[in-house]
Amino acid sequence: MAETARPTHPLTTDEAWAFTAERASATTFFFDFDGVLSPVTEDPDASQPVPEVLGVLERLAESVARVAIVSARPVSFLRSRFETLGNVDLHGLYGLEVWHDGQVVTEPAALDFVPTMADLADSARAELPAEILVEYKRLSVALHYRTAPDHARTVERWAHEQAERLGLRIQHGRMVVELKPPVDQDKGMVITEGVRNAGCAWYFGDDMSDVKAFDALRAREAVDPAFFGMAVAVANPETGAEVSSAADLTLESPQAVATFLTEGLRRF
Ligand SMILES: O=P(O)(O)OC[C@H]1O[C@H](O[C@H]2O[C@H](CO)[C@@H](O)[C@H](O)[C@H]2O)[C@H](O)[C@@H](O)[C@@H]1O
Repeated sequence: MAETARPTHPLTTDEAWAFTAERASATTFFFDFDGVLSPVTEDPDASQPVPEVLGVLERLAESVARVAIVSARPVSFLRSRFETLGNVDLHGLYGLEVWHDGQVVTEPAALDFVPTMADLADSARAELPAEILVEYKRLSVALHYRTAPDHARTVERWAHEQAERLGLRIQHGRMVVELKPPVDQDKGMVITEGVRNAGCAWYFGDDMSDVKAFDALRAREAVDPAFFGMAVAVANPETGAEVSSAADLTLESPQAVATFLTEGLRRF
């Protein structure tokens, strides 16, 4: 069968699926977790993938070269949600951790910061308003103000002071400010590495940190005209148009992601 000519952006969903199905054996699908595979919850510990997601990812992984989740969550958390999926790769903490050969492999430069982060989480609990949820993630600390949006500026100010004091980096997200080690690693770098030998890749994201992943697909297209990258945003009221405007396509919700993939899989 003759190959479909490479579509240019923007393209229809039908064209994108047809193009992908032709290159299934050279295609990778990347997914962010929160807000993409799981609906947002007030308590980060309570979030779960939408029920259809596990089956859809399993079938997708059987149909394409590779499926990976690239999240700001630790690998241990991702494992707790996806442990039945042996054929899905897990990158945690923006790529500082990866699940490889049955164990968590951590970026060595970040390990020095484990005690700093533990102390930082203790300080956050002691110094920030009680409504602020402090999520200690071993190599980073996330300060959540979803249930106390009036404290957003207090949290921002405190986080910036700590970042300056301890030489850490700040990552903004949906009703959250995160403090990370000063190690060059982000979702864009994970995707840049992940698409090095791919002919086609899709990335699904909803947050500011995901725009770097979209950019990595664009960068790969710029140097390799045979590569096809598809950036899919999942709509939300908090990042406004910033993520959607960087994407080729916007879906309404994590549930819509599962439905979209189920329909797309009929092409394979
Ligand atoms: O890269 P991701 O997998 O999208 O992780 C980004 C952040 O997700 C989590 O926070 C977000 O989801 C929570 C649960 O729905 C929600 O309560 C919070 O307001 C959101 O920001 C996670 O807790 C963070 O550590 C991640 O940085």
